[in-house]
Amino acid sequence: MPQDDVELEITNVAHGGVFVARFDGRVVFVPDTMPGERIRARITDTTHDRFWRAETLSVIDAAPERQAHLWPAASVEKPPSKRAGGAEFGHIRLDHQRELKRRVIVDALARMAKIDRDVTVEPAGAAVAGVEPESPDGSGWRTRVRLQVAPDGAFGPFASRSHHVVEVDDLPLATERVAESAPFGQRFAGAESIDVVATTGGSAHVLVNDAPVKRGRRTIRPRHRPMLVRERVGDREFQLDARGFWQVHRLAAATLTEAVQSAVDEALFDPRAANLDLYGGVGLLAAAIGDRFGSTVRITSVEGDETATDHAAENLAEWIGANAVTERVERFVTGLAAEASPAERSRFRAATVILDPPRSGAGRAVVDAIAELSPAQVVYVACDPIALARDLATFAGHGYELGSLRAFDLFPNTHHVEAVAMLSR
Ligand SMILES: C[S@@+](CC[C@H](N)C(=O)[O-])C[C@H]1O[C@@H](n2cnc3c(N)ncnc32)[C@H](O)[C@@H]1O
Repeated sequence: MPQDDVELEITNVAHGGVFVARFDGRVVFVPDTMPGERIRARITDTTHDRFWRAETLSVIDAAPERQAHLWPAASVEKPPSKRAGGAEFGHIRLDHQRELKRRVIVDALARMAKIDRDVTVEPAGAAVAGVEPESPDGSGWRTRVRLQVAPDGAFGPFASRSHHVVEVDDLPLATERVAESAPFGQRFAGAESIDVVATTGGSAHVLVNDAPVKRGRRTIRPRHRPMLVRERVGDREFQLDARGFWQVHRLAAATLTEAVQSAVDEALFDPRAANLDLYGGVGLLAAAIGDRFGSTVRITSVEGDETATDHAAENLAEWIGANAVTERVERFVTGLAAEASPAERSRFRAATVILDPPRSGAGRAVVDAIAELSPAQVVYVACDPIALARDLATFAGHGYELGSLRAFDLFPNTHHVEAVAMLSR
């Protein structure tokens, strides 16, 4: 039964931008607070046996690491249903956000993969030469923002855990060019969302995403005309569709390029092996491997989105041994594991596999098939520590051990964190 006003002591951080309290013998997950605080809260969800959910109404005793929210639209001073989502750590000092993200990774590895390993959460770009460093408060980094459109055409982020659009008039996490290109005050009736994109190549775009249309029992997603944009990473340029996937933080592509290049163990790398870049997007990480190991590198980038693969083929054109394949990764790797010839199998045994799945992780079927191909090393780029820990446990069952592990704060003022793990047999 929901309870309107309870006092909670916050004892820990959990995954997903929520914190842990206990009430009535149960774990309660609650956002907008942090460990060490006492808060007034409303229990909002009692449908699960093992945990309940609550929302913070006000802070009774603040932790020393609390700061005024970086984005007033998301502050705890607003009613919970009117707090802008997408900046759920913005009330925590940046150094302490990174400490909490470290704890989430360490805890996930220990609990789910029985791996006892500490890690430092590095600021984006810290190991990249010649870039403008991360801002001291973790603002101004988003090169792409999706804003939801309300029935009256107003736009903004959803409030957290809801589909209520919170109209905003600023975007402090966005880069200056995204923030100044956002069409505040305009209405987009009939649209589902808008994307504001400002590339490192210099162009800024507002893309209107039409709402899907219902035809009987079918939902038809509108097709949007492709729009080519360019992103720069160091001296290299990548082409992609403006709506397609690109790392969001202005320093993320360079950070992950450096991280993947240094995670690969040179002694285990064979340029002539059947190297793979799985979930390859427009070829960013295949290019990172190509740039580190030179013009003779063989690598196949596998990606489910055909438009992205077309761009990947262009972006990787200078490496004769590089190619881009449009296929779902699970189909691609299970097909190989089932059908590869003995000669192909020996090229996979010598291979390096880069694995950069979406939030849900690679999953058992993909990990089993990769392990069946038995590559010399796997570099796993993870945007979800829980999925990473689960997949590392599956890899461990096949005899793959964790080598280097680094973590990066590519999403400051949110709960998200990126990790790069190297595994070998
Ligand atoms: C986290 S992004 C990484 C992209 C690229 N490695 C980069 O850093 O730019 C994941 C990519 O996987 C693609 N993807 C998601 N699920 C997939 C699947 N089951 N099979 C193939 N590609 C998939 C998405 O379209 C997206 O481009």
